[in-house]
Amino acid sequence: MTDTLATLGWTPHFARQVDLDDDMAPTRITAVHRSRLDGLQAYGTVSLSPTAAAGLYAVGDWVIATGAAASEPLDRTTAITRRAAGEESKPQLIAANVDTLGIVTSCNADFNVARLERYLAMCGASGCMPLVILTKADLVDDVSDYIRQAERLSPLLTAIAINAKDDEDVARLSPWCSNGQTLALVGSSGVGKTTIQNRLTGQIDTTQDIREDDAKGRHTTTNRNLRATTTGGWLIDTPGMRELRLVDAEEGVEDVFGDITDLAAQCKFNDCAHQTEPGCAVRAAIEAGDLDADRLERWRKLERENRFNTATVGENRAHMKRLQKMYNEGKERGAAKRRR
Ligand SMILES: Nc1nc2c(ncn2[C@@H]2O[C@H](COP(=O)(O)OP(=O)(O)OP(=O)(O)O)[C@@H](O)[C@H]2O)c(=O)[nH]1
Ligand SMILES: [Zn+2]
Repeated sequence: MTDTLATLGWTPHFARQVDLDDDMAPTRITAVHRSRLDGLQAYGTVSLSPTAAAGLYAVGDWVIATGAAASEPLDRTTAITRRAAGEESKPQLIAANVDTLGIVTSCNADFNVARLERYLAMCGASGCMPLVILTKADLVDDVSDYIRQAERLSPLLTAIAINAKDDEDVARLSPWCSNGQTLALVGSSGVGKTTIQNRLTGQIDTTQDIREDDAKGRHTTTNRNLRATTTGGWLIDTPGMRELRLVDAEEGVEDVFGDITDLAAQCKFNDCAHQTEPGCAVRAAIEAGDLDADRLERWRKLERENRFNTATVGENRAHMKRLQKMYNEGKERGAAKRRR
């Protein structure tokens, strides 16, 4: 069983958190519904009832099932969040325990360093390892310049250029989604996420011969949220993953712009805005040609956006806590009533 759990992504990080009895089954969450959780256990799929508010679970989470009841999520290794769409922004958990975030961009029109930096900052905040996937390599003469531009952004970063329509090329992504490893893809519409995912999971393109697929009943067994790859790993693909915005990425911004934050620490004034202040180490670096003025501008923009988002997210964390408390109290009242 332990082997099977490992292929689901169970690691010592999770094992340490529980003393497993015979009637307790570690379960990886594959879908979160209003009052039900779908999951995968060592021996198959299950449907569980949550013991915490549904909003506190995410696809990719690990819970412990006792009978049909799911525990609260175990401590995550990583968590991807976003601001929900609309006026009132609540932090929304998109996915948990994603090992690698594949940032997908194409080698042509979509390639944009500022956008990559945003995704990298988000990746840093989530705790995932970044992998930049440059698609449509077949449409440009030389990919090396794109790879260089991407890899320059962070020492943690690997960039791979592929033709997403080529099986051998896509197979180069398998180290990030085998041995129980979980990969999730982000990127603009049309960059090739679906094309890559279909190849990694061995599914034919949805644009091809859907009828044949239906006849085999494959659609009914396909789980869109957490899908097995052909190489023994996992892909998380939820509608939320496709609409990610920067949330709470302060830590991430520091990772990506470490050079600027290091410089800023050397400014004469603590609250230096790097505009006209004397003794500004950031401006000195620009004048000396050590720092790109555009990069400073991108940092400012990201910082501003991030500060705005973080404030609203902070308020909403408190809201989540109150929600959980209300939920627990309601549950206790219900249980007390039933006892009477
Ligand atoms: N030539 C070439 N075409 C590609 C490549 N990757 C994707 N495409 C094509 O680009 C189009 C968009 O690809 P998708 O995989 O649907 O893109 P997506 O990122 O999933 O887009 P959304 O579903 O809108 O988020 C399709 O027609 C693909 O066949 C590539 O590496 N090379
Ligand atoms: Zn300064």
